[in-house]
Amino acid sequence: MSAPKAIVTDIEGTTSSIAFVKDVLFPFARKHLAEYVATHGQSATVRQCLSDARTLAGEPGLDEIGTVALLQRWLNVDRKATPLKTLQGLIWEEGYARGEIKGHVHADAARALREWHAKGLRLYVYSSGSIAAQKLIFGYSVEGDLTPVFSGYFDTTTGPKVEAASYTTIARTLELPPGDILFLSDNVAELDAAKQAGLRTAALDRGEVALPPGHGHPVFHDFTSLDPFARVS
Ligand SMILES: CSCCC(=O)C(=O)COP(=O)(O)O
Ligand SMILES: [Mg+2]
Repeated sequence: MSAPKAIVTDIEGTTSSIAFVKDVLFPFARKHLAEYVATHGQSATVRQCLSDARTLAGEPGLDEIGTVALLQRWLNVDRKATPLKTLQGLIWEEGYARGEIKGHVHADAARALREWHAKGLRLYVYSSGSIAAQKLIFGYSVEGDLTPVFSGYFDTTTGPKVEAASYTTIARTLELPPGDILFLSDNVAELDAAKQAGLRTAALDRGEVALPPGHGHPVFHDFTSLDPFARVS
């Protein structure tokens, strides 16, 4: 089989460590959420996020304090809800801009992404983090600015990562047959959904969490061993 024409990559657990997201990004958002909403509560985007969160929770009458508490609960259980993800991105933006956060990207991932881009592969991101948050983690990364290697970004506004329809939408947007796209993730439910939509898949096992046995996706421990130009399945 010929090389894929595009690679779509997950972030947390794939290009970047789970520990960075759980131990740095999420606590930063948790710490600054209430203050951010209080300070930026008049911004149309923030008001839309609060309204969308209330609608999603089925609690349209919730006041601002109650809505912030609801968002904190969602943060604690890592709910991949678009309004929370949008707010997290806005809060992280301030942290990155002040130099309080630097995006973690594995050195092997940064090296391979730059090499694949130089060889003409089209690279995309699909993460539950908002598109703004994706640009931040790669733009302010410990491996330098990686945003020039990416041709586009997808987040939960395209659909949940565990639904095949989301990958069909991505393939249509890229104007490529699904079989010409390779999806990289550490999450078997996401890989299953991508495979169901006809994408090629590769599972990243970086040793932070165990992949369930018998999932059937080719497994790689880093991007160095993952040569998309040599893959035959
Ligand atoms: C864009 S970095 C923050 C990642 C994040 O918020 C998240 O929920 C991780 O999702 P992923 O789909 O990258 O595993
Ligand atoms: Mg992941």
